[in-house]
Amino acid sequence: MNEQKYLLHVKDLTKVFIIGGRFLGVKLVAVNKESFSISQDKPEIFTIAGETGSGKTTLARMILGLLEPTSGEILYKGVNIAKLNSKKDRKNFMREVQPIFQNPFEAFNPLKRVDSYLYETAVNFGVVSNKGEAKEVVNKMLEVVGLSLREIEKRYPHELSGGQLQRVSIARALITTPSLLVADEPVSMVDASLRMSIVNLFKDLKEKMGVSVIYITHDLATAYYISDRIAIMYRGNIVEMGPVEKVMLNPLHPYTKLLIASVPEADIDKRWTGEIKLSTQEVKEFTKLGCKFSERCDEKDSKCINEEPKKVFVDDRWVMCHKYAKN
Ligand SMILES: Nc1ncnc2c1ncn2[C@@H]1O[C@H](COP(=O)(O)OP(=O)(O)OP(=O)(O)O)[C@@H](O)[C@H]1O
Repeated sequence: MNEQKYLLHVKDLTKVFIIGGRFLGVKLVAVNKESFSISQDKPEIFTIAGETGSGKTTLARMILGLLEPTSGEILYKGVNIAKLNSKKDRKNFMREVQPIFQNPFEAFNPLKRVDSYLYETAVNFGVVSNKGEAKEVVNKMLEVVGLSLREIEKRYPHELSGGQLQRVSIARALITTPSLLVADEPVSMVDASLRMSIVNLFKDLKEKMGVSVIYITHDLATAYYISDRIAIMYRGNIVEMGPVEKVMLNPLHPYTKLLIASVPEADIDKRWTGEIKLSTQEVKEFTKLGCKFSERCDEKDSKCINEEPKKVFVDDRWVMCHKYAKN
């Protein structure tokens, strides 16, 4: 297989956490042998959506190299990121794959001026050689995200709104001219009225700068507006993955159907109801045999309870449901 055609290739990626003690603990498979890829030639917005505890953040942290997989591989431009041994290679990877986190107030030290972060990023990653030169690059990236240096110069994080600060963190990510942004719930802490303008920014970045984005979200409405493809996660598995229009307008997996049915149209502030925190129920679902969704599924039969479904390709997307498996 020609790996060079992929910007990112996630192969059979698994993360197991042992909860409740090393010897007597329960194995929780937070990400279960998942695979997907993003092409090098065609930038795209790839959304990973699902309820709390479906494994989205765990997947994102592995892609960013912040969490070691239990098994499987993540290839970036054909190179396994676990094998980036030299400081130079790791820095290069960090330069090209930039994170955007949920809470911008946690990403900035409250006692440090926000502009100084931007200058430091430009200098530390060798984009420019000194702060004087950095100003021009920083201002350019701030303009890309709809701000200017004048608006944020000498300001501390608490002097900016959540929306402004999230834009600053996107500008900071862009300074290194990344190829991929991994944005984990980037608008969930932002005022509802500003969310759409920030997610639209991702679309602009893709179209104007050729940046691909992995957009992790609870929010199917924003996902629908900006994504090219979507992967729906449930208890560690991608249960449905394909072009956003196909998956969202004609969902096949019973879980995708349930999610879509619970999002009122045009209400981008709506989160799904019935979220489950790590509870006995969650652990039970994560560790159960068969289809993890079977207990909640109206369409289940005995096979669903005992046998894990395989992924099958139907109507342009992958679905992990016995209903679609060919006999
Ligand atoms: N360090 C850890 N140790 C043990 N269990 C963990 C750890 N990190 C995550 N988990 C568990 O793995 C599962 C997946 O968590 P993860 O944070 O990836 O889900 P998520 O879909 O991103 O949810 P959220 O939207 O709440 O961030 C959850 O049951 C979580 O409790």
